Amino acid sequence: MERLRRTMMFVPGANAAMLRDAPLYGSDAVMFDLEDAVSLNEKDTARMLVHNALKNIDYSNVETVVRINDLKAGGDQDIEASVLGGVNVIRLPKTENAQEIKDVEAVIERVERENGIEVGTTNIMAAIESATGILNVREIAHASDRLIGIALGAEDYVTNMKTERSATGEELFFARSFILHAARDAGIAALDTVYSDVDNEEGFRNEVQRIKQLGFDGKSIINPRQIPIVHDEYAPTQKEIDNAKEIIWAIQEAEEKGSGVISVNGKMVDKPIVERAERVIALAKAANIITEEEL
Ligand SMILES: CC(=O)SCCNC(=O)CCNC(=O)[C@H](O)C(C)(C)COP(=O)(O)OP(=O)(O)OC[C@H]1O[C@@H](n2cnc3c(N)ncnc32)[C@H](O)[C@@H]1OP(=O)(O)O
Ligand SMILES: O=C([O-])CC(=O)C(=O)O
Ligand SMILES: [Mg+2]
Repeated sequence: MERLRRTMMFVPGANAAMLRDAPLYGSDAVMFDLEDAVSLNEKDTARMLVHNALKNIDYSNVETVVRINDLKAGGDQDIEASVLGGVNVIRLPKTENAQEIKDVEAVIERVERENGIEVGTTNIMAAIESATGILNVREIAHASDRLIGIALGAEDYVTNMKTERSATGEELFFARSFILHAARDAGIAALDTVYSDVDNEEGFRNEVQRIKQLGFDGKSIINPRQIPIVHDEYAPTQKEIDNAKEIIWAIQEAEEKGSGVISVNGKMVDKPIVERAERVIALAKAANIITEEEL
């Protein structure tokens, strides 16, 4: 089954209590930050805390991600500490070209080899946070077999673009669309950026609705209160589930009669519509709204 990546929660790497409690809130992934949420004089402590957390805390099936620093600024040590801790995914922030992903892959591979870890175990994510990164995102998306997703980092991106974030998000439309196309072309996940105004629930829900409609798999988040809002918006409704089931049953019946197209409740149903119905069912199963056996 496809792994759900609706919520990837940033946790500042120097905050031991947050590292400890992070998996309890129910996000699909926890993302320990060694980059911008950690001050320069805390970098070494944070790296050690994250390594210890990965090694000693049971994250069960919550995906673990570490956002590393640039390779020239301690990123190789971040990779070593994370891979030895057993992290699932290394996230490279501010990715600008495919070579940077290949360089990260080379360090991961060395650490895996030197420590008897099966080569290929650790995945990579690229965060795109600049105009250069956006213009190179097609090559970035194909840079490594380990790459499981691309994320937008909008705070840095709007700074680079000399603008600010708005409620409607038109300043992000091109970047979001381009990332989505590159991710879908490469067959990997697309993750939207953080929403920094944690107390603005309505604004956050609005943004989640927009990015879901565009096609994103989910969102980077910064606070546990944001988790239920994303999961709620991504959960198929009972009506959508019933409709999807009807479509799948109807097309099975049509195919038995030798036809690939049929009408359900007055609407044409053929292959792409069936694929969408199957995705609704997969999301409903993954979110435990229906059981594995139900369809
Ligand atoms: C542009 C970028 O680079 S974004 C990525 C980097 N930024 C980050 O990592 C920031 C992560 N988020 C945070 O640090 C915090 O959520 C803040 C500072 C935004 C808000 O903090 P607070 O006002 O304390 O949040 P809030 O009152 O909702 O916290 C409730 C509980 O959740 C915990 N919590 C809050 N955020 C997180 C988090 N990201 N991870 C784990 N636990 C968290 C708090 O420790 C608190 O726990 P407690 O009840 O046991 O004391
Ligand atoms: O990746 C993110 O969503 C957070 C971030 O660094 C940014 O917005 O600059
Ligand atoms: Mg950033």
